[in-house]
Amino acid sequence: MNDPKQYDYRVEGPRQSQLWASRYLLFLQDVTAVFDGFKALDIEDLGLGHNELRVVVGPNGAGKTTMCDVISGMTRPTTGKVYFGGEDVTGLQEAEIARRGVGRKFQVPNVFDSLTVRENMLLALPEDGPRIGGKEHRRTSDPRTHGRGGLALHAAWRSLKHAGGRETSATRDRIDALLSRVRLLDDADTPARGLSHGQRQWLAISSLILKKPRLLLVDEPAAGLTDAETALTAELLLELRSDHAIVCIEHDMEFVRLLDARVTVLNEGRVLAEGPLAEIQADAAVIEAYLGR
Ligand SMILES: Nc1ncnc2c1ncn2[C@@H]1O[C@H](COP(=O)(O)OP(=O)(O)OP(=O)(O)O)[C@@H](O)[C@H]1O
Repeated sequence: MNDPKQYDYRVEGPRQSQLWASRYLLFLQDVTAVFDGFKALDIEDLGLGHNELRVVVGPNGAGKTTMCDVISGMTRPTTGKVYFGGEDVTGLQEAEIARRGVGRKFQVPNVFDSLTVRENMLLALPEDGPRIGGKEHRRTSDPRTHGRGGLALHAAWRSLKHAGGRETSATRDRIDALLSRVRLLDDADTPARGLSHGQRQWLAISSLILKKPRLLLVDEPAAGLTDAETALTAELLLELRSDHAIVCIEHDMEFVRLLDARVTVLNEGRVLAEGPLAEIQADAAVIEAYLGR
């Protein structure tokens, strides 16, 4: 169904064809990202179907994070086009791309430790004013803002006061339903610092979902989890697939197996192979890329 190679989008032309947009939520075309002359990403075509769960694997330095940076607008591609929802979003600001429906969970989950689970969720409610998830107010554990934790927390408290005003019974029900889905309802009043690593991942994912993104970019959700947490995380992503398209970067092959999704293998910035896991694991070039290092 979602095999990009099935369609000749180069002939159809992404902008011209409604058909194209109905097939793909996200499409990267001839995208490169070059840093100081080094080509970190070089993707000819990569299409993600609506409500598709896609796993992206690849050795260290393969370009997986750079690809997510390009999709989310954190990195502007050096060449090429990024289409989302049938529109050219190449070069748009990160906040604008988020507004259009791209949510991202970083490897270190964005969670405010000193706030409770429910308060973290309240902060994630969509709002009209400056966003707590925006560039100015990144959450304390965002790896890109170490050292700015105090500022972020102060902004969080300020936003929380406003967020309280947005907590209608409908939003409360929605938050409760999401927390229940990720088995966190009993911990709703627990400060996030008391959560396990897996629970932090689920809180970060749940707060992203509150904004109803059309696409979720999830970076290594199973890293450092117990087997039981890994299985629950896979279950959660499979459930979420009915409402969102998901790109999941992952190294843990057991987790990838549980997801039973189409897999894209990146190597040296390029798409080396794409297909079901079993096919990928039997692919000589993939084996070479992983073992030849
Ligand atoms: N801003 C940057 N400036 C210079 N080089 C960069 C930058 N971002 C990424 N790179 C380089 O691009 C290559 C791809 O990096 P990237 O982080 O995307 O790989 P990855 O597949 O996510 O790796 P890992 O699995 O280790 O996280 C690496 O060689 C990295 O050093």
